[in-house]
Amino acid sequence: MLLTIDQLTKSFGGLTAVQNVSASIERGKITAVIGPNGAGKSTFFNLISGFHLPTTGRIIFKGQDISKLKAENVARLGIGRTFQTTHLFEQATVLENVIVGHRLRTKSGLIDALFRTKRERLEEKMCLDKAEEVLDFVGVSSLAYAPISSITQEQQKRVAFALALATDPELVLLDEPAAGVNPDETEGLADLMKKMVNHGKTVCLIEHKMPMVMSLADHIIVLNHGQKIADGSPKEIRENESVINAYLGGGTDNASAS
Ligand SMILES: Nc1ncnc2c1ncn2[C@@H]1O[C@H](COP(=O)(O)OP(=O)(O)OP(=O)(O)O)[C@@H](O)[C@H]1O
Repeated sequence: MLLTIDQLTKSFGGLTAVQNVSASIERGKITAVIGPNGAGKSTFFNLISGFHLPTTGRIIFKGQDISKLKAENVARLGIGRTFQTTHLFEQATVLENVIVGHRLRTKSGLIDALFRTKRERLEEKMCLDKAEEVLDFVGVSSLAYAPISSITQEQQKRVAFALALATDPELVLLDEPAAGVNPDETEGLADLMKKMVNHGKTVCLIEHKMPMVMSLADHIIVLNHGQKIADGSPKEIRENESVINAYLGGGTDNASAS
C-alpha cells in the first residue's frame, strides 16, 4: 500500500469531522472518496496532506509516519493536492500561477531571493521548465500566457491539476475535480486522471459525480457523518445497503447524476 490510514480521528471542538477511519490507498490505482455533504471528505484530505493535525490516529506514507508533519513537508515527501479553482490568482497568467505554486514549495528562501544566489537562479529555471512540462501534460500549453480570468472552468481545473503535479508527487489528491464542468469536459478530465496513472501516479479523488466515480475508480471509500461506512470496488459499493441508504438511493441530491 502506498498510504495507510489507521484509526484516524479529527475533532473541531465538540464536532468530530472524521471518526476512527482506517483505510488504504493502493499504489498505481484510482481511489475515490464519496459521501454526503459534511461527511468529512475534505477534512480527510486535509489530514492526509498535513493541513490539519489528526486528533488521534496515524497516517503512514511509504512506510513513514507522516501524521505530525506540516503540509510543506508532506508535499516534499510526494503528496500533491489540488485546491478549489477559486484559489488561483485571477489576474495572473496560467504559467505564473503554476510557477508561484511551485516556488512556494521549493527551497529558496527570502535571503536567496534578495541576493540572487546561484541556487536561486537555478531554481528559477527549474521552475519554468517544470511549469511548462506540467502545463503540456494537462493539455493547456497554448494558454500559458492567458490570464486565469480569461479561461474556462474546465481549463482552470486543468491548471489546478498542473499545480498539484508541479512538485512531482507520487500521490495526487484531487478535490472535486469535475465539479462545475459539463459531461464532455468531465470525460476529458477522467481521461487526464487515467493518463496520470499511466505515468506512474496514484490518484485519490473526492467526487460527487457518481457515473464518473463508478467508471473511473478502482476502489471507493464511503464516509458518512465522519465514519467509514463502506470500502470496496464500484460494484460492491453500488450494491451496499448502507451506502444506498446513506447516499446513493432515495432521491438524494448529493450523488449527482451527471
Ligand atoms: N476547520 C474547521 N473547523 C470547524 N469545523 C469544521 C472545519 N472543517 C470542517 N468542519 C466541519 O466538519 C464536518 C465535515 O466537513 P467536511 O468539509 O470535511 O465535509 P465534506 O464531506 O468535505 O463536505 P462537502 O461535500 O460539503 O465538501 C462539517 O460538519 C464541517 O462543518
